[in-house]
Amino acid sequence: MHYPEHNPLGKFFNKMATSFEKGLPFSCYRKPGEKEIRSIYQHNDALNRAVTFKERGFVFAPFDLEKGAVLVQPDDVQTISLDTLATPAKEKVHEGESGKLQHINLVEQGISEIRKGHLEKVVLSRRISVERSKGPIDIFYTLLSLYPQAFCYLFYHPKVGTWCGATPETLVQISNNTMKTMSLAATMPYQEHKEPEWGSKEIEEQQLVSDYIRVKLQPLMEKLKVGDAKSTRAGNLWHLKSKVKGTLLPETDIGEIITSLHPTPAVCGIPVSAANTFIKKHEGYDRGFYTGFLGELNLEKEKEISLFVNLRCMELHPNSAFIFVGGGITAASDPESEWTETQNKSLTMFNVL
Ligand SMILES: C=C(O[C@@H]1C=C(C(=O)O)C=C[C@H]1O)C(=O)O
Repeated sequence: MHYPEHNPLGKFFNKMATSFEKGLPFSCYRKPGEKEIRSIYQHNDALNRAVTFKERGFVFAPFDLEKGAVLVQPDDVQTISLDTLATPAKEKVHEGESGKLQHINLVEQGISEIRKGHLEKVVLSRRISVERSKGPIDIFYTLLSLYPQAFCYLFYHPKVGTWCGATPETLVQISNNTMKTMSLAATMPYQEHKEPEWGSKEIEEQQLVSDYIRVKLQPLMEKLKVGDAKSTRAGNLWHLKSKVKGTLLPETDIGEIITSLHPTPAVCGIPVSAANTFIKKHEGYDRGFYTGFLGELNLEKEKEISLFVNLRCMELHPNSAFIFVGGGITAASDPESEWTETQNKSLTMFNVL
């Protein structure tokens, strides 16, 4: 599908449509709260990898980093700035109840493992299969218009697939030796004119993530500050978030920061390796790039990165899509509420289909 050429956005989008037709990799994205949309085009279909994170381009990394992070080489970088985007009319797509029993069983298994003392927290997820008729670029446009505060992206590589999403979570941003990240956890549905009231379960769950990030980053930073937890809105949801800021030690390697943060307990669990083993054994599907990370790597300058956790995302197939959703399980979790939480999270993507 092509867009009207007289309009700069139409031209900008048509270049992506051409890359799809030619089978050439690209990534197009907008950072949280920004007006600028950027596309990175690779002029061949090679499957390049980011290994040391000293590479330059757009990185697209799976949950399981051992499977290899993909790098879109920046042969051509284009940007466009947009003030407002019209919100396209949407058909109401409903999330079904299929998979409920399976997810509840999975959560029960997680809780039982936690009660046995093997784990403190584990993030358990599921994959929802949906039909779709809207094209990837139209879906991306809707993401941009509905979620101005998220990192919105569309990624395509002929040897990897097509993914899109609108994530509220930063993995790590580094610029001029200053590092910023966040501790994000706990979820409640958004209600207009109503501030969320968090219970001790949610507060403790988010605190676990903050403590983990502090321990991981302390040895790599000159100064590190973890802010207080505050409510933050992500589409139809509230989360609890603490801002984390630090100054890099002169010898700190960026690759070490990335690998010490990924996967955080916000997407895996505590302890990480036991949670990871539990996920691989019980989740029953391969997460692929869901809960991996993505973003700019040394694009404008060396040692400058802007990476996000791949949440609220979809893998697009010719007439269908997989939506991925999960949530953190602790000893205090209730399986039925955890199911509802994943249903609520799935709306971020259902709303753009
Ligand atoms: C795992 C997801 O989200 C993560 C889990 C959260 C939770 O457990 O409440 C909240 C935000 C994210 O850190 C997801 O959206 O799929």
